[in-house]
Amino acid sequence: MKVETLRWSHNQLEMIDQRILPAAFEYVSYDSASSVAEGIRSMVVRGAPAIGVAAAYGVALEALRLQSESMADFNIGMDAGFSTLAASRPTAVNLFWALARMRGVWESVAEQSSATVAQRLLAEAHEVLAEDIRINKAMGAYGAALLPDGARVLTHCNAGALATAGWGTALGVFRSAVEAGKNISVIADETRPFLQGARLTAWEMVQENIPVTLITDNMAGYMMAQGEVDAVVVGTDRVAANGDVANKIGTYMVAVLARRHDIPFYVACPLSTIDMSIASGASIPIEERSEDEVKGFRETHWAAEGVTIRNPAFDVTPAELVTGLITERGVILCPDAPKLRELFR
Ligand SMILES: CSC[C@H]1O[C@H](OP(=O)(O)O)[C@H](O)[C@@H]1O
Repeated sequence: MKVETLRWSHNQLEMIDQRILPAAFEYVSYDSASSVAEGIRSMVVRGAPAIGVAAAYGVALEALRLQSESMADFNIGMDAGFSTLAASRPTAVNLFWALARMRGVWESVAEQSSATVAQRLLAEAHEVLAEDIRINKAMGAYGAALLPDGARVLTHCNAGALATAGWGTALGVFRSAVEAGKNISVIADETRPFLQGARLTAWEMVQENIPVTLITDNMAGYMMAQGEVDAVVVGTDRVAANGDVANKIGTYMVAVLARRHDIPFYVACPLSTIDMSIASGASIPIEERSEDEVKGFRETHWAAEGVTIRNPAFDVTPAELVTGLITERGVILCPDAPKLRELFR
């Protein structure tokens, strides 16, 4: 089953509305930077690589929208569009990686007509999407080699086709392992409060007939203690230069439990998610989302009225708890600063 998380159709960007999966499968259309930024902020689209692809198209859409303006108004409007997209969510570095890439392309053709600039930016957005799938498949092959036949692999949140352009990082490893003929099975924890695991990972694996078992977040330790988990593979939103990993809230707990039970903990991580400008995880901005997400789920609330609520959307797993980073250039065991610097030579 091919999942087109984002697609270009009739000169607009269409994105699967991940807020309503799996109950409903609908695309939402976007025609400007500001509308794409709202789609990112409200998590119509989510997942670091998918956010990067969406931002790239957001820039292209803004250029198409402004291409009939004067050059001065075009440039002012484009700068505003970049700022709006950059403010949509703070943690996934792919957003800022994509914006920097698109700005570089804009600057390279800045003297051309606005129409030419718009077409060049659209071409780059298409390439960002196509490249994401190629990179995910390369990572998948390296990651699949780590999983023995019959492996039972726990994953947290959704690092699948829905978090990328269509193959997945952590779930891309599972897809590649199955393609390689391995009978792996997936244990997906539900991932409160947005339920990416119960709603998105479970849906992706069921759609593809990859065996998947849903557990609540607080069952991970029990499953490991029962000897029912052979490995953990998760995605990431930002890896610092020392190998510290920011990922969905709850990942740190899973990593600590994996270490306690001597279970390998892998992070599927495209190079676009590594931020060498940040020395350690302590400097990774952690998004605090609405308390409404914690009160219950959507319209059903169960928390006591008046209770104080926290909702950090990510946490940081220290590098020493990471068995290996699975990248498109291979697996980096025991990631540290020298090894990460080597990736970018
Ligand atoms: C392949 S990166 C997916 C990554 O993004 C998720 O966060 P969110 O759903 O809030 O965008 C989560 O951290 C996943 O691991």
